[in-house]
Amino acid sequence: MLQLTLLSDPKSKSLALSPKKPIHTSSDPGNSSRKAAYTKKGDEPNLWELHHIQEDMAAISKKRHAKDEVESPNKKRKGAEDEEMKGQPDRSDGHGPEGGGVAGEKGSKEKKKNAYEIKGKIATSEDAARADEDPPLNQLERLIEKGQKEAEKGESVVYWMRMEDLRIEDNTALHKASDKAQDFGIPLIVLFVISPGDYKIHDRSNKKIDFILRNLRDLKTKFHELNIPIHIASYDRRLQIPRRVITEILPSLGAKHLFVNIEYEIDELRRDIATVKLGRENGIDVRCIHDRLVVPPGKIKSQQGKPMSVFSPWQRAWAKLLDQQPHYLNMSPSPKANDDSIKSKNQFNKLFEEDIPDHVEGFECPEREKLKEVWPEGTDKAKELLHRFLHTKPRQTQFQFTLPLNPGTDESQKESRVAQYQTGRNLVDGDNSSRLSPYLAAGVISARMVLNEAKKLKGGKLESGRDTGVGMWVQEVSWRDFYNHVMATWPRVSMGRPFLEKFADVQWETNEEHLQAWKDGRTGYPIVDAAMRACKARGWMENRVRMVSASFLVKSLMLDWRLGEKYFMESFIDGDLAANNGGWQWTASTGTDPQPFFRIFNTLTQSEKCDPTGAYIRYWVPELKNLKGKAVHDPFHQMPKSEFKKLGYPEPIVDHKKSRERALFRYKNVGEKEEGAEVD
Ligand SMILES: Cc1cc2nc3c(=O)[nH]c(=O)nc-3n(C[C@H](O)[C@H](O)[C@H](O)COP(=O)(O)OP(=O)(O)OC[C@H]3O[C@@H](n4cnc5c(N)ncnc54)[C@H](O)[C@@H]3O)c2cc1C
Repeated sequence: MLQLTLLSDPKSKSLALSPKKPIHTSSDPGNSSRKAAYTKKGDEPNLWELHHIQEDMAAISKKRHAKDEVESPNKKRKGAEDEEMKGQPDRSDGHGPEGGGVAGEKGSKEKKKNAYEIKGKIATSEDAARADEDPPLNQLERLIEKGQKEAEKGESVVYWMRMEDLRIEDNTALHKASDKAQDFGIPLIVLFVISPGDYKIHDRSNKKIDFILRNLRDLKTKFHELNIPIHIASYDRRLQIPRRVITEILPSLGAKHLFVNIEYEIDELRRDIATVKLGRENGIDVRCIHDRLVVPPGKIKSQQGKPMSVFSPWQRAWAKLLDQQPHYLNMSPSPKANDDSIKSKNQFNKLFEEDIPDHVEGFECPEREKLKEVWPEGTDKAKELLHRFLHTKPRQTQFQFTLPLNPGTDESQKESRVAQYQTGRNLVDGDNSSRLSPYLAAGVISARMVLNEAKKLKGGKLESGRDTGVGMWVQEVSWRDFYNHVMATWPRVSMGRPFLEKFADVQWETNEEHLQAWKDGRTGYPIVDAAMRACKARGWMENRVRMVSASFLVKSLMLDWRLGEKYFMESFIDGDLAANNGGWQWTASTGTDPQPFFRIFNTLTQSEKCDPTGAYIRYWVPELKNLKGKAVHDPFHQMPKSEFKKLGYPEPIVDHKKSRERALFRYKNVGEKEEGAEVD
C-alpha cells in the first residue's frame, strides 16, 4: 500500500510551517539533535529527521484540532491511523487529500469514513512531482558515489537483513559482509529490526508478519550452524531506526561496517539515506547494495537514454540485456562460517541465546497453524515449490486451502505446469502457477535463483516471450523487476498518486457497505466472492482473480482503487508495494502501461473463462457448492427466484451494465459525476 511520504521532502510547502523556529517537545530526548540536523547551515538536511520533526509538529497540531477529527471506522485500525496522521500537516494548510475526488452527495457519514481510510496517505501532486524530479534512489546512489572514508576494523561486521531478503543463498549484501568479516578475521553478525509502527503505517498483513517470523526461525537454525548469530532489535517508532542502529546497536556490537540490500520503496530509501549519513558522522561504513531485482533500476533505458514506462519495449530490453550481460544472473556465494570461538567470546555468545519472537504485537495471526501448511517457510521449501512448478503436472485438487507440496504429483516435462503456463496461468481451478510470490516478495528465494532454474529447461538459454510456457513465465517474473523500476523512477506511485495525473480527479463513490461487501466476499458475484474469501483465508489469490476482483471494486463499484490497494496489502501474505500498486494502477487505468479505461472486465464472462469447471467457486463459496453449469457463475439470473432465495447467498449488489456506463462516463469526464445515475 502507499507509503507515508508527504512531509519528508525538504522543498515541500509544508516546510513553510516554520523551519527556523525551534521546536520544543520536552518528552522526546532525541529532539535537540534532530533540531540540529534541521537547522544546521551548509549541510544537507537529513530527510528522515525532517520527517520526524514534522511528525512532531503535526502531532501537536493534531491535538489542537482533535475536535474536528473524524472517528475511525474501524477501531482495530485506529492506532495505525493515528500513527498515519502524525505525518500529516494541519488539514487547513492545503495539504489535505486532493485527487481521488471523493464524490457522493448522500450519506455524508459514509463519505467521511471512506475518505478517511486513505486520505492521510495521498500526497499532493506538487509533492509527488518534486519526488519524481529527484527520486530518493538517485539521491542514495549519489551519496554512495561520493565515497566513504575507510572505517576502522572494529570487532564485528554487521549484515542488516530486511524483510525482503530472508535467505542465506544468493544474498549479495550477506555475501559481501561475510567477505569483509573474513578479510578482517572478525565475526559476522546478522541484525533484524522489527518495527510494529512501520508495519502499521505500511499496511503489512498479520499473515505476512507471521511468515517473516517463521522464516527468521528457520534462518536462525541455519545461521547458527555457521556460527553466525542473529540479533533482533525492536523499535515501534520507525523513524528512530537509523539513529538506533548507528548510534546504539552497532557500537554495542563493536561494528564499524554495515551491509544492507537496498529496498526500493520511498520510505525505505529515505531511511537508508539517513543511515548512510549518520554512519558517516559516526565513523561507520554503510554499504547499500543492489540485490532485490535481477536488473537494478536505472539500467534499462530507451534509445534516447530515458527511463521506460511501457512494459513491452521495456521487457524486450530487459531480455536483451540479460542475453548480452548474463552476469546479472550470477548468484552470490553463501557466507562463510564464523570461527567457533565466537560462541565462547563473552561479547557475542549471548546473541546465540536470543529468540525470534513468537509474534509481533498487533499482528497476531490466528490462522498461523493452517498457514504453516499452505505456505511452509524456508528456502528449501521454496525450491521444492519451484521444482514442482517446472517439472510436474498441474492438479485440480490443489487450488484449495491445502499444502502445495502434497504428495501425488506426476513428473512430466511436456505437460508440466510451466509448459502449460500460457493457458494455465489464467485458470484458477488448479495449481497452475508457481505460488512463489510470498517467497519472492520476502526474498526467501531470489529471482536469480528462479530464472537460473528456468534456464536449465532450455539448455542454458533464458527464454522470454509469449511463444512458450517458460518464456511466458519468465516474462511474468520480469513484471516484478518492471514495477520496481517504475516505483524507483517515479516515486509518486508509492505516494498515493496515480502515475497518470489526468485521472487524479475521477469521481469515486463512497459506499461503505459496498466496500465491506467486497472485502467480505458478499457482492453476489461468485467469482469475486470466491477470490475475496480465498484472500481472507489464505492471504493469496491467483493473478487472474486479483485482476477480476480489483476491476470489480474500481470499475463496477466505482470505489477508489487506493482502498483496494490498501486492503490487499493488509490481507496478502505476498504483499509487495511495487507489484500491488502496479496491479491496482493497471486495473484503475491510471498506471504506467494500464488497461485502457474503456476496456472494462465483464465479471461474469471472466468467471466462466477462469473457472470453467466452477470448482473454484464451489470450494470458496459453499452456499453454491451444489450448483451446476452457468448457475454457479450467476445464480441470481440463472435460477428461479424462489430457488435462489434458499441458497442464502446475496443478490448482486450492482448491475454490470449500468456500472459499466457509470465508469465510462466518469473516466471520460474526469471530475464529473453523471446526473441522477442510480447503479445499485
Ligand atoms: C491488483 C493486483 C495486486 C497484486 N498484488 C501483488 C502483491 O502484493 N504481491 C505480488 O507478489 N504480486 C502481486 N500481484 C501480481 C500477481 O498477481 C502475483 O504475483 C501472482 O498472482 C502470484 O502468483 P504466483 O506466484 O503463482 O505467480 P506466477 O504466475 O507463477 O509468477 C511468478 C512470479 O512472477 C512475479 N509476478 C507475476 N506476475 C506479476 C505481476 N503482474 N506483477 C509483479 N510481479 C509478478 C511474482 O513474483 C510471481 O510469484 C498483483 C496483481 C494484481 C492484478
